Amino acid sequence: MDSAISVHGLRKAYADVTAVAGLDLEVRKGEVFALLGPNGAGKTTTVEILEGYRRRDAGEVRVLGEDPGKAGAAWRARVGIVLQGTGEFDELTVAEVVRHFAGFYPTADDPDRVIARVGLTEKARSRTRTLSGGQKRRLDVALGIVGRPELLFLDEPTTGFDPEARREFWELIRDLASAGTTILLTTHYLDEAETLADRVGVIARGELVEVAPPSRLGDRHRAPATVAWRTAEGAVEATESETPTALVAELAARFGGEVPGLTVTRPTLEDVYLRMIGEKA
Ligand SMILES: Nc1ncnc2c1ncn2[C@@H]1O[C@H](COP(=O)(O)OP(=O)(O)OP(=O)(O)O)[C@@H](O)[C@H]1O
Repeated sequence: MDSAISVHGLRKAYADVTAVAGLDLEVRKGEVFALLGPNGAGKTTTVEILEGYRRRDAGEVRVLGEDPGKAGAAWRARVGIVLQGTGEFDELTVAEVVRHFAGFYPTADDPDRVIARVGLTEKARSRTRTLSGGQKRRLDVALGIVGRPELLFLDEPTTGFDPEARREFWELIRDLASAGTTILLTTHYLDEAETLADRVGVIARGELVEVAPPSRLGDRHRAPATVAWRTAEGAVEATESETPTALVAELAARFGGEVPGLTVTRPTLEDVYLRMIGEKA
């Protein structure tokens, strides 16, 4: 079995709000999969059903071969979840909280090693209530990985991180992925999805609209390029081209060398994503 997660026809409604409307999803073992979608699209509901925290109304769900609605402690030990905030441990130190969580798992990682991996060694002896927002988030990540999970769920993991902390976090995710951990993350940061994910899935109105590697979403790789340059009068001229290399060669000949202000761009992940969710709105 090569799927870590397999979902068919998933449905969930809250009173008269349909949060998930017949969603199909396959996440392969060992891949990093990013779920993208606007606020209220149904990402958290889907992820929480996969984690076994919410009941579904209908659909087939298998996570590491089991139904998360029924799976027991042995399954739970194989799954890592990064929760948003562990406020009840305010008076404990970072090291105490990580050690406490390590005690829940049969084959937990060494707490000091985990603290170092998330960059909190200097704060190991600090009470968690004294941590900054980004440091608290790192602690959340430490608690998600201390059990050495086969599958890790990350719901908006880098919200509130400064740019350096995000880069460090991305390194950590790459390390975990290269050690074989399957990762399902939700994010609103398209650069994060682009840099981390093998595949992205776009959710809009409770349905999966498209699944593709970030470089191919919305047929991005086939989209025409926009070539822009500055004319002799200083105005910017731009044109779409299926053959940008030929156009640049022609421009170079026309200008007799350097083309002033030359840029060649293709639609970004954000461009295709916004178009995709706009079409669904
Ligand atoms: N416990 C709940 N009770 C009632 N409605 C809910 C509940 N949880 C979510 N919803 C509704 O279900 C829909 C999907 O919400 P969900 O949290 O899954 O979206 P999301 O994609 O994770 O959004 P965000 O990006 O804002 O986190 C929304 O319309 C939301 O208001």
